[in-house]
Amino acid sequence: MQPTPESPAPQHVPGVATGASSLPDGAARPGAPAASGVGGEPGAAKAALRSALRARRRAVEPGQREAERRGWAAWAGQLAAWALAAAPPGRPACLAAYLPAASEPDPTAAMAQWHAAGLNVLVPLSLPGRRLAWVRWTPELRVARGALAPVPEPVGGEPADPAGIDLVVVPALAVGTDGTRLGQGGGFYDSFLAGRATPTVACVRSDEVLDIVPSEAWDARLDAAWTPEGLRRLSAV
Ligand SMILES: Nc1nc2c(c(=O)[nH]1)N(C=O)[C@@H](CNc1ccc(C(=O)N[C@@H](CCC(=O)O)C(=O)O)cc1)CN2
Ligand SMILES: Nc1ncnc2c1ncn2[C@@H]1O[C@H](COP(=O)(O)OP(=O)(O)OP(=O)(O)O)[C@@H](O)[C@H]1O
Repeated sequence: MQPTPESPAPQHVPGVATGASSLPDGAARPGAPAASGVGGEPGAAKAALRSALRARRRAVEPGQREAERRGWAAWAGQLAAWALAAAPPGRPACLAAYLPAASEPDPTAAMAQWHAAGLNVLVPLSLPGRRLAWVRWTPELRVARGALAPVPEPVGGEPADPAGIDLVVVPALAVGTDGTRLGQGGGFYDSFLAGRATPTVACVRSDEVLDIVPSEAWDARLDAAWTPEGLRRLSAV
């Protein structure tokens, strides 16, 4: 699995920034007080950023979408190696990923490579109370739009214990260079990742790694960004 990713040129879209200067009104800016607590400024900034990022994702042309898909897949081997390094000896490595909605970054070609290489691949099922259950993914797994979340979710399939996950590929709308994640707003992954030491990787488009992402006290910090251009370590310092 030689990495030969396509490198789509970052495109500028009004309202969404690759830096802090053109974030939507209300978004966190350098020097702003650290976001904390419920509602208020970070909540409004997140909502504005989410809608701008969703609009930009919907506008990606099919040709670019396909090039990006190939780009993510080119790094499957590196993620597998990271999961293997994190896994205890004596059992196959296990990666958690997800089933993408129409405009979300698509990790499924990488998931197929991991599965074909004998690694375990899990996908989430949304439960009430912001909880996630996990199911073993195979290319044959039945999927349907979830009852609690507007994304593809497993129908049936083999339940899996998340304690065995060695690396989590996390869906995100954007991630900050400090690891702050902006998700879809359900709060599912914050609950799931709280207290876990497992390595975490946001699967995002190249222009979704932002200098500043508004955050609240419970927001999970991620270790890396997986873009069509490669894997990038994120750091709080
Ligand atoms: N593919 C995927 N699966 C996931 C998540 C996710 O973000 N993506 N989740 C993360 O927690 C959980 C489900 N929670 C979700 C909550 C809200 C929305 C949501 O509002 N989606 C957008 C449309 C997404 C798109 O097509 O780009 C929407 O309805 O506007 C999605 C998932 C578990 N499974
Ligand atoms: N630990 C928590 N304590 C209190 N409220 C929480 C906590 N985690 C999430 N929430 C609630 O969930 C809502 C969504 O959280 P947030 O905006 O961080 O979601 P997200 O990380 O973008 O979503 P997802 O993980 O589903 O993609 C918050 O507005 C808040 O009400």
